[in-house]
Amino acid sequence: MVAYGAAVTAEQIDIIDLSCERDERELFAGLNCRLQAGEVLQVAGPNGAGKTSLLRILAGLMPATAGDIRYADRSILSGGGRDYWRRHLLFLGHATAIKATLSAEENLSWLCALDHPVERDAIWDALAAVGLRGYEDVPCRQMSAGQQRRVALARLRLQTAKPIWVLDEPFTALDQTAVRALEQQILAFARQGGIAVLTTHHSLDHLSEVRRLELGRMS
Ligand SMILES: Nc1ncnc2c1ncn2[C@@H]1O[C@H](COP(=O)(O)OP(=O)(O)OP(=O)(O)O)[C@@H](O)[C@H]1O
Repeated sequence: MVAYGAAVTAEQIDIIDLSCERDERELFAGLNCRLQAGEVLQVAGPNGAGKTSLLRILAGLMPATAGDIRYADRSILSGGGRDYWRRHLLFLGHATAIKATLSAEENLSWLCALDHPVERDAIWDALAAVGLRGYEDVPCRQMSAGQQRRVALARLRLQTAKPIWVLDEPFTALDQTAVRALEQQILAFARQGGIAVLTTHHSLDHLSEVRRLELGRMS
């Protein structure tokens, strides 16, 4: 079995009375949720419900209007708790962050180096694992949307010291085989002590291990 962060077990995440407004419109309020090692949470809800906003707050890219998020009992919204959280967090946004002019290998090299440099061999192995053997040197602009998504997802196999995954629409553009593989990868990651929080419009109802957090309906 491939190890996904087995060296570091996730600590407890507490979302406490969290509220979010954008353009003076309330997206959610009084949100509470506790997550522990081994859990996968799907943030669900219709378009515009605030799923991406919640993930961006978790990733430190957007402020909350009120409330707190605690990791290992320290607020991740400021101070040392924030730095500690960031060392444990791998965030993959809805946009892949892939640079079109760079090759698959170059993209992964610089994306990972923002955190910890990784060896070329490890990158090639990760690309092979996502079905991109032979594409290492191909500029990403010459790849399909699904192949570019696979390049981005290869980070899940490279940044293995991160026990928290926050994934915004990770299944976008993937074919059925890749969807099933990613589902199993996420479950394996959780079983090895990780916590995954993700959004997707793809149904995960067949995975009994996945918890659901439903955000409100648009009025
Ligand atoms: N860049 C932005 N600037 C201002 N308001 C925004 C911005 N992006 C989103 N919003 C507002 O925040 C609301 C929630 O957006 P968000 O992307 O969090 O929803 P979502 O649940 O992820 O939707 P979807 O299912 O369509 O991805 C939107 O309805 C919109 O009003």
